[in-house]
Amino acid sequence: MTNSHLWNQYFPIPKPAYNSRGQWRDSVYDPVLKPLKISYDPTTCLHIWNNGYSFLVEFDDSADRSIIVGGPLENQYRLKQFHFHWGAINEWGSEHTVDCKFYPAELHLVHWNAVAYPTFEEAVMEGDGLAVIGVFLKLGAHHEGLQTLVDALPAIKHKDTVIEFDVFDPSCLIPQCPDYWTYAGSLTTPPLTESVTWIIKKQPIEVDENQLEAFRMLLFTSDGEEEKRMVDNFRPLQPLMNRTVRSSFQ
Ligand SMILES: NS(=O)(=O)c1ccc(NC(=O)NCCCCO)cc1
Ligand SMILES: [Zn+2]
Repeated sequence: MTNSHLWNQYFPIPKPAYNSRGQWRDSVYDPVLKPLKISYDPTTCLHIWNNGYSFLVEFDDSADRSIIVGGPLENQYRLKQFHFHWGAINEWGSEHTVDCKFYPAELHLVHWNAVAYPTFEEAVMEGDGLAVIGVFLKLGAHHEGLQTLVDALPAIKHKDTVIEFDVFDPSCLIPQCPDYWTYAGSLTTPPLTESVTWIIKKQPIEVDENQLEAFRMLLFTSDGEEEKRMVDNFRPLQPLMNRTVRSSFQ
């Protein structure tokens, strides 16, 4: 299936294995990497909306109330929004792969460097402007915290629909295990700027089939247009090129 917005960031995190194309590379343990510190204020949550590519939960980022610090980051970064990428079926959907394995979906929590830049839009253009936490979703047990989001999806079925979302703590979507991989990369959709410090959590969260199906009931299309189900909203494979992936764990 080829859609212009099919985005997937090729990101092999192989164990000792490597492939004949020599494209894969091991991640390198970096003992200097610190634990990532996450402190979100649930009342900074504003609304949940369908932007025609994914569904996003946006936050009030006018002050340092929901921030991350530590890990590979020099500064603290403010939470602006989170969104997901998923497939039409459980065989694919994530934008990163581990040992060449796709997960059915991937969560991105998007933060920006408000210490160095006055606005998100400016941070998007800078190498140290953004920090995105990636969390893999794996098919398994029902996820209580995610259900709050799933219950809101029917109200934002169509593109450009939005509902108020007063209180939500996204840390319930981040696994306890502190292990992560990190590398310097880009946004996976236009403007595709190389402004992202990627922080990919090693441990996935578990969600059940009904919850993944609820994502797939959303539409790319506006009310009144011919319906197109919102699925496979991930980026096509990209080579790792000469980028080094560091791991916070051995
Ligand atoms: N999938 S991803 O890499 O996490 C990602 C996050 C934000 C965006 N874009 C965004 O938040 N706003 C676009 C506006 C940028 C120019 O002002 C695109 C991709
Ligand atoms: Zn994303």
